[in-house]
Amino acid sequence: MLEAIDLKKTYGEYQALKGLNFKIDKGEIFCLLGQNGAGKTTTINIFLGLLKPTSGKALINHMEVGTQMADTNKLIAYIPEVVQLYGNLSGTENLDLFSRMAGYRYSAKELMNFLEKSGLPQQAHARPLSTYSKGMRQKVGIAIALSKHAEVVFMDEPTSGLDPKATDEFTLICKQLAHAGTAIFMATHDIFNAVNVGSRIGIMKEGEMVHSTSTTDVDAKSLQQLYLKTI
Ligand SMILES: Nc1ncnc2c1ncn2[C@@H]1O[C@H](COP(=O)(O)OP(=O)(O)OP(=O)(O)O)[C@@H](O)[C@H]1O
Repeated sequence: MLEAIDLKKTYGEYQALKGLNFKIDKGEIFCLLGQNGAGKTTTINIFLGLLKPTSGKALINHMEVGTQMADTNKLIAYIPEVVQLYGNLSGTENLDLFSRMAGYRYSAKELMNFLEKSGLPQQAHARPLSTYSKGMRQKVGIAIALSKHAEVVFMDEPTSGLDPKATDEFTLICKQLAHAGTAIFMATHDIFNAVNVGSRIGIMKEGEMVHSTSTTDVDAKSLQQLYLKTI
């Protein structure tokens, strides 16, 4: 579904990615840990087609990002740390706009269903996005991913700043998405949540994947120890 093959990225003299290799299957939630500057966002930006790798390949469904971007972009959705949509438009209007941009046209009832599935309270659907909390914005991001039928969802620190209840709700939605077959790539600093939500954990250091483990083989305390020893 998602594959990095010897991915390298250099910014000027600085080598941010030094030959990254990983594979993420359908239905997996891969949580990527790593210090500030390890190269997590660079990796995501390459898969989103926002950055060109210096060498190597980023593949989505065996298609190379960059050369087949029109096709790969149809398969992906992105949820950043703060979902930035149109503040003057409501949740429903944002969802309508972004799903149309992805080539879908939905009825008001269908839009409402996506927002409900994402867990956004119904009384918020018609309110301007500028009045939404961070957790509510994340839910609109999820609704957009659902409406696009995204097969891969990239998330960059999606739970940072969310309260425990909102984190829990977000985790549940991620698990539901994965259960339906979506592959999730989540860059995070939250070791506890990574173990809770992830099916696999990667630890990145200075542009390389130095550990990859299944969450069935590790608990939060031992992952924290491994992380601190690694970085
Ligand atoms: N446009 C750029 N020009 C030069 N260096 C850059 C650029 N973008 C990123 N870098 C450098 O590349 C390295 C990797 O950055 P990246 O943002 O991918 O790290 P990260 O793991 O996402 O960090 P964080 O956890 O802080 O978000 C860092 O040293 C960063 O300073």
